Amino acid sequence: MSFSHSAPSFDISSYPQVTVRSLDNDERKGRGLFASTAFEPGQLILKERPILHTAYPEARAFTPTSDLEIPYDWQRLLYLYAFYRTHNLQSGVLDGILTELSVDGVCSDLARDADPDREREFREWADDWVEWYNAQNASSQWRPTSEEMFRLIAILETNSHSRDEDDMRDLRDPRTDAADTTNVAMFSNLPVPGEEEEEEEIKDEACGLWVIASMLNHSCLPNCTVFIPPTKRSGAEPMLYLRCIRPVAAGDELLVSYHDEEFLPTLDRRAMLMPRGFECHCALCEGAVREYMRGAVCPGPGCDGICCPVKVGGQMGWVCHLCNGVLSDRQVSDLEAKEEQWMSEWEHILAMTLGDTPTDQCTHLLAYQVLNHYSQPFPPPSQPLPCPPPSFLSPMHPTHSHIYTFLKFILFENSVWLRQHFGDDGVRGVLRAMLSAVQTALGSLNDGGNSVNVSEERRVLGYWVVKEAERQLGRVASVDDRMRWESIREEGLVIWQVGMRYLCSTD
Ligand SMILES: C[S@@+](CC[C@H](N)C(=O)[O-])C[C@H]1O[C@@H](n2cnc3c(N)ncnc32)[C@H](O)[C@@H]1O
Repeated sequence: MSFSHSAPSFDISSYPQVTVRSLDNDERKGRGLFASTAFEPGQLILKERPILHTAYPEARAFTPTSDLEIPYDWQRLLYLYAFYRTHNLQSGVLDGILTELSVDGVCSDLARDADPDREREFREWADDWVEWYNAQNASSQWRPTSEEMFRLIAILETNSHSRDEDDMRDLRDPRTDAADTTNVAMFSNLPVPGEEEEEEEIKDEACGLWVIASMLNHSCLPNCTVFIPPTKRSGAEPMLYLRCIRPVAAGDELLVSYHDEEFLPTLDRRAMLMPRGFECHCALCEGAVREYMRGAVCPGPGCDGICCPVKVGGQMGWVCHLCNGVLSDRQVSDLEAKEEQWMSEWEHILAMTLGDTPTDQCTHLLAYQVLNHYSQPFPPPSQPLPCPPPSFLSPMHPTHSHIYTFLKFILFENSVWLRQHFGDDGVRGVLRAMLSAVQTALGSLNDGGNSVNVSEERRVLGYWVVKEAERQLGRVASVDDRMRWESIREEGLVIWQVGMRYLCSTD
């Protein structure tokens, strides 16, 4: 029995540019992947073939079943694994994977604490798969066991990479992708998920396991990134590209980000990583680098700086990036109370912008105040508003993740609402506010411009800015309007192109 591609194999010696070793100074991390030579941002570190991938024809030939709760892409990977075992392919590599790869994302104490039911659920999935598979393949010589399938599922949870079409939209050129109607979908009310979507899900999923890449540990300020170019249409083998995004010296550990939420505060990022079985101690989490998305306007006279939490002399404080002024304890506790107030208002804003009939005019006022405070220009409200403006906005800088999340939510999830209430000026105002918030936040990290260039958020935002500007340019007629949108398009394009260069420059 032959395999449709040349058989995947795993041999670290064919990747001389990296080594795998245990992290003696940080046992919690287990093993890591290290650079054997120096790399510059944009450089390709390695290119790896998957050992299991849903794009392999043997996996594609299998039709996932809704009788099982297991996600469709994992069903395909379990099936591919069964195909290898049945035809006695890759036994050494598969045995190695099962005994060597980490299952900490399910079986470690931290993962159990974060989600006490998940391990039990995965064990049930494994039992169900074994029962279902054996019933379908009664004559097969090879039979899965529940323990083996549970281990494989835990390995997939801890180590696999996946990418679907949604994630890849912003990798297309936003100006030339004429057939792409996603912009229209994004800027109108999205359909309610239904059966059609499920069909799409079966076609679109792209998930796999790459053995060398499974040695990569996480950092919230990563020095490399994984890129898996789309393969669905071309039928090519799904390669994983590991690319440098911040300077790497020989001997440095190579680190990727496991979450694509770099614009979240440290505590929220921590909470996201717990189910993955660890607590992050990177420079950003430890306060060695400014927590740039918790920004406060610097109260220093005439100073335009942003105060963010950072460790100074072993102590955490909110320090201005321009004048080095430090917020007093009183100012910090006031600010933290205002952050909490924001969170309690968030439900109101959601209720209003999710299309419910607004019953409380104060929620309108709040959304208006936020938009007016952080974006420009907005028309005044059509009727006098019945309650005083909220007092908690002023000390928060537009780079603050609460504000940023709000602007993003309004722009990308509720742009129809934005257009209805504030017209095109409103959309332009929010785009500009977001671009400048992202730019200012990353720029304040002061790391030689690397963060400004490599940020995933910035690249994605650049893509959507260009898409929106292109759409508007096809619609507006007045010379002034065209000039405004053209300048926004140019701004977005530069950002998108720089991000793309770092993510997927040609090797
Ligand atoms: C894809 S594996 C990475 C390789 C892993 N260290 C090993 O020895 O196999 C993911 C697991 O590595 C560990 N890990 C990754 N990043 C970490 C970090 N920043 N701190 C502590 N543990 C980490 C966690 O146990 C996580 O579930």
